[in-house]
Amino acid sequence: MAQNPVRVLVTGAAGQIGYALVPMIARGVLLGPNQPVILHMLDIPPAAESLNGVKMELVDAAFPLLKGVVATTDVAEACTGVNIAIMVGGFPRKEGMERKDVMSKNVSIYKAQASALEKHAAANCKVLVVANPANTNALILKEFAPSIPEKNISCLTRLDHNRALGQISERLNVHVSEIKNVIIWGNHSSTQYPDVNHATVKLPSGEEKSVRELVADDAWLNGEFISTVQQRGAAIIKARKFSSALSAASAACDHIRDWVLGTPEGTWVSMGVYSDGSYNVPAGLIYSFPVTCQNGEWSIVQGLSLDEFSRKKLDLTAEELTEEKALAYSCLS
Ligand SMILES: NC(=O)C1=CN([C@@H]2O[C@H](COP(=O)(O)OP(=O)(O)OC[C@H]3O[C@@H](n4cnc5c(N)ncnc54)[C@H](O)[C@@H]3O)[C@@H](O)[C@H]2O)C=CC1
Ligand SMILES: O=C([O-])CC(=O)C(=O)O
Repeated sequence: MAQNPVRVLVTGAAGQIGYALVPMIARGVLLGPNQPVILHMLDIPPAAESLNGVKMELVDAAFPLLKGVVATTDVAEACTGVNIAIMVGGFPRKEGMERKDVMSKNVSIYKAQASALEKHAAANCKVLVVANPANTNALILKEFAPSIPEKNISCLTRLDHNRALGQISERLNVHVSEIKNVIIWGNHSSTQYPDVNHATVKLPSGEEKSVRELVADDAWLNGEFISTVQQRGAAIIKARKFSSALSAASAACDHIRDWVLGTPEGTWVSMGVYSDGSYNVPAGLIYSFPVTCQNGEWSIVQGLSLDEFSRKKLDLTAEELTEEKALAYSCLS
């Protein structure tokens, strides 16, 4: 039986990530090869012509799963009836800027778009915030869309998670698909904590071994590995002069696909979600945790041990998020 199309909003669709993301969605990378989609693309008036160009290309690509395209600069029209909202629109970090520098520009955007989603999106719409500062933009969106359940609002740290897999894969010369259960804790910023203490590799024999044991170099795992993942976004901006559009788009698809369709048995992923106080992370922050997903709902993986080194890292990134939250509120007043 033909499935009803799912309406997917992409804000900032004329930008770098948008341009990489919309063809992935239209090809079925987001929701699988049998799920038709209608794309809603929003950008601001100065980008209207470019947005229309993206729409023309989507038409020209003749994607079998793409059942319609709404390309608009009207936020209410963009949000109407959407089942999934991927919030990429905003002011991006440029070379030499810290994510905090882009805060004031983005909180006002997220406040306004929260209200539009609340009024016009489909019930139970799932929201993924990609635009930086991603955790705090998601928090602002949550606070200004009180009727959207907090379980439905998340931010992207899957790119950092995938970057951690990539670094371990290169170091051990094993394919990324054989590595699982790395964790990104905290903020999508340079204080995030990429943690491999529970990560494993499946060896050709079928045996699973711990990443720490196989790497056998704690100095690297506690030093260069962490800073490489933390700084990878800045390194790509330096190299490309633009942000990591391809890998961010791919990670956004991974995030939504696993959220909607479920994580594989025995595997967790990292998502920025509303803290309930798990692992003594202050409640009321959007913080990246290890999660499993089933039936369209995420749950924080409980009971993982944390050594003293990890505890400090979790607290440090929570402190930054607490400061960002205060800064965001000061920008609003
Ligand atoms: N969470 C993550 O892992 C990552 C997040 N990012 C962030 O994603 C965001 C987008 O990055 P890029 O696509 O490279 O930037 P970009 O500048 O190429 O695109 C941003 C787009 O948003 C549009 N825009 C601005 N204000 C808007 C508004 N109020 N409503 C709708 N659209 C609006 C702009 O016109 C532009 O087309 C940035 O904030 C960037 O820092 C980038 C990489 C990874
Ligand atoms: O670093 C940036 O501003 C872009 C970004 O979020 C990333 O690539 O992780």
